Amino acid sequence: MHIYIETQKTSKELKMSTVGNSTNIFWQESPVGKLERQKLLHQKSCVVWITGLSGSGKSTLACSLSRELFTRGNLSYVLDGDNLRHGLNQDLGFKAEDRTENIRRVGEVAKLFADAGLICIASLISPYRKDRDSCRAMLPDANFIEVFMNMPLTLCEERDPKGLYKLARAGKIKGFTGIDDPYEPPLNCEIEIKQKAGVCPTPGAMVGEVVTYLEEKGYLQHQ
Ligand SMILES: Nc1ncnc2c1ncn2[C@@H]1O[C@H](COP(=O)(O)OS(=O)(=O)O)[C@@H](OP(=O)(O)O)[C@H]1O
Ligand SMILES: Nc1ncnc2c1ncn2[C@@H]1O[C@H](COP(=O)(O)OP(=O)(O)O)[C@@H](O)[C@H]1O
Repeated sequence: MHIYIETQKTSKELKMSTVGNSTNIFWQESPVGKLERQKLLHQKSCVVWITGLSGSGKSTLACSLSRELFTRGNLSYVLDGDNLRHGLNQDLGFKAEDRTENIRRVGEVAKLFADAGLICIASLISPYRKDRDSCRAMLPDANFIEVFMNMPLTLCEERDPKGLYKLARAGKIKGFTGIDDPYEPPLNCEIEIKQKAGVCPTPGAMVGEVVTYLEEKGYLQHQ
């Protein structure tokens, strides 16, 4: 049996940093590395970032994808914008700076999940391009896979499963994405899910597009 004993570093070896308002902080290395965790899980970790209007099918794709990966023996975890606003992000609203902070926090959490060796599926409107790009920049080695749910506003509004578009149109919700708040579509996303001949792909077909991409890029291969 091997027992890991961390060697104490001298104060000269430790690097002190200041990050934002955090002064005099030090980075603590973990004894188990990301590569080892990926090996244990037999997969290559990444962040699958699903962006799109409310009602475009983000949660449907995220949940079906997570189930399909589980069936295949791959471990994923879904970070859903709505759900995270019940806890971690409950102090944030929907004004521009709050949405930016929401995305920044979820980007950081997604990075931790990827570091843990998981396929992290983030499902948020994430309406601002620069915020999504900042999350991409947090991930090393191009392990950020942006999936754009390119569904027309008319379809999302027709679906309106939560009745939010109706409330927004009636002026009862202010700053609703797509109605009186902006959505900036990606310019260079890895995967675009869109209608073909005016028909939305089935949930199974949407999952198929993402799984094919993950397979081709070697994320699902047993390492
Ligand atoms: N003003 C406004 N605009 C858009 N969406 C609103 C708003 N108010 C509440 N909701 C509900 O919040 C869900 C979106 O949360 P997100 O964290 O994904 O939003 S964002 O990325 O910070 O823009 C969104 O969930 P989805 O429908 O799953 O997208 C809505 O249920
Ligand atoms: N591919 C699809 N085909 C048909 N209906 C869909 C599809 N994807 C999502 N839906 C339906 O559209 C509605 C909105 O989907 P949802 O996943 O909740 O969107 P979002 O998370 O982007 O708000 C739901 O009622 C869902 O069942």
